Amino acid sequence: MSAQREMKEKNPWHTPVTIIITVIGVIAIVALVTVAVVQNRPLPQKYKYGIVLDAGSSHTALYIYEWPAEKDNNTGRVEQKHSCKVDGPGISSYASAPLKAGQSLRECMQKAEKWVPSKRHHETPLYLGATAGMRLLNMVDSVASEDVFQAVKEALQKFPFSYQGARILSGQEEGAFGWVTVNYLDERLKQGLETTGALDLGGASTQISFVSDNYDGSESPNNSVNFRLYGNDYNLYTHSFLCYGKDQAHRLKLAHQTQSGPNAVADPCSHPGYNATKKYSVLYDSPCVSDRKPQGAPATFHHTGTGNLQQCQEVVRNVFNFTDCKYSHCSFNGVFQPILQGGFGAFSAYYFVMDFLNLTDTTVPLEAVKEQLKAYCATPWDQIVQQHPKAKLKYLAEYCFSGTYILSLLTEGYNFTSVTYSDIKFIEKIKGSDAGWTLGYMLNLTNMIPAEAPDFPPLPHAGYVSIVTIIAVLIFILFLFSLRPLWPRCSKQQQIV
Ligand SMILES: O=c1ccn([C@@H]2O[C@H](COP(=O)(O)OP(=O)(O)O)[C@@H](O)[C@H]2O)c(=O)[nH]1
Repeated sequence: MSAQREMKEKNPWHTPVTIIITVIGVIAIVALVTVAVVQNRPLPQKYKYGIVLDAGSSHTALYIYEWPAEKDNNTGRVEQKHSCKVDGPGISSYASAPLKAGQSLRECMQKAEKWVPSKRHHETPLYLGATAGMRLLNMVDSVASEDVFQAVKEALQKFPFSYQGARILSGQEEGAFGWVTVNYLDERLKQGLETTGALDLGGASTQISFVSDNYDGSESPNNSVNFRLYGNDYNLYTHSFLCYGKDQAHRLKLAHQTQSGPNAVADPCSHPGYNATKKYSVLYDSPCVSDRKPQGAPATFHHTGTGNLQQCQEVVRNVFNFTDCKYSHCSFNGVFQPILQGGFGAFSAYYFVMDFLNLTDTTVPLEAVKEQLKAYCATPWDQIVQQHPKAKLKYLAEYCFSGTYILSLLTEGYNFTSVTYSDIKFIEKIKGSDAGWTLGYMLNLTNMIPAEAPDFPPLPHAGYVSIVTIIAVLIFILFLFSLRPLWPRCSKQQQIV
């Protein structure tokens, strides 16, 4: 007993001061870690929204984007949350009944009202951008184009969102914002990586946009767009070919085939057995072809198919002009194009068509792709209809042409070779968001891509908690060491002895 008491007296750990200091130290550390874990817990995520309507030549689509509300400088990732395809044709088709253009948007707008939380409605920007269909209507009838916009504006303003305007995008904007979208979604801009080119095929126009070391904007400055994004400067080459979307290109091709106003056209780009009667007035009702209307042609012509890829390629080639080029390099129609560089994302109708034809895999050699297309074009029309009972006949009748046109545009128009063809990726979406100009347009108008790289992001919650815990444990160990002079000098055994 006395030996035990002696040991207790000699052991400084048992003095009241050290016990109190140790207890306070432990409480302090527990409090510090508790504050780190509890107080710094991320708040439940709140989101902001933006709505963009893409008023294309063939249809209108509505996209809803969402991003975290509390990120400083709007640097949070913007994602597409919902999309809605408007029933009916593009707004340019309502030139003679503009009110219907506005009415056509109602259903998708009502859905948008449900998708966006009501307390966010008033602060949600709403944009409508129209592309080549309205560009063409504006060229032939600017009053009708204004009337359509007026009707659309009135319809959109009835909804509780923050309406930011409806306008026609220039071809250059359409190309450049498509490029921004693709590179934003791939996170190439934020990370300063080499960018991907953008190939967009619509119904009435087509765009090509890419960054090339050979292009600084001095040759053909009209094709140059400069961006400063996340601290990097980009000199983008972009060109939009009006009338070279797949629907207008189809008209260009038919206009070429009906130059002398025959009453029958045997078309190698249509399937054998295909047979339709078409009106000359409808075919030539577009500024892309109206000046070529043959004189004294009958009212209608019979459009039949022969399904021959090689001949189809020859007919398609006629829609391009490869003769004039006053620049160092051209694509077609005398338009400057620098040397192709890097990977390309091909979206919109590029994807719809190549996906339908099962030709999205660009690692398949170009020659094999053509063989597959050749067999498809040669398939009799009734067989095609039977194999695709759900497909729209209008689309179905044109996939042979569309596939041939896409290959011709890419290889003969833009100069992709059988080697560089594999640099193209046919894409519909990137990480859940549709590839297209709409996201880039909204990011630009809401200043959501900063010109300079944002400051180093603060630590995530888990990182913060771990660091505080490590520091607390280290302080505790230091504290124990600081009490070293009070540590017992001898081992227990020695003390007993
Ligand atoms: O499932 C589909 C949906 C659309 N399209 C075509 O894709 C093009 C899209 O054109 P849009 O109206 O969007 O574009 P714009 O001409 O305004 O650029 C049109 O030729 C449509 O016919 C298609 O081939 N398959």
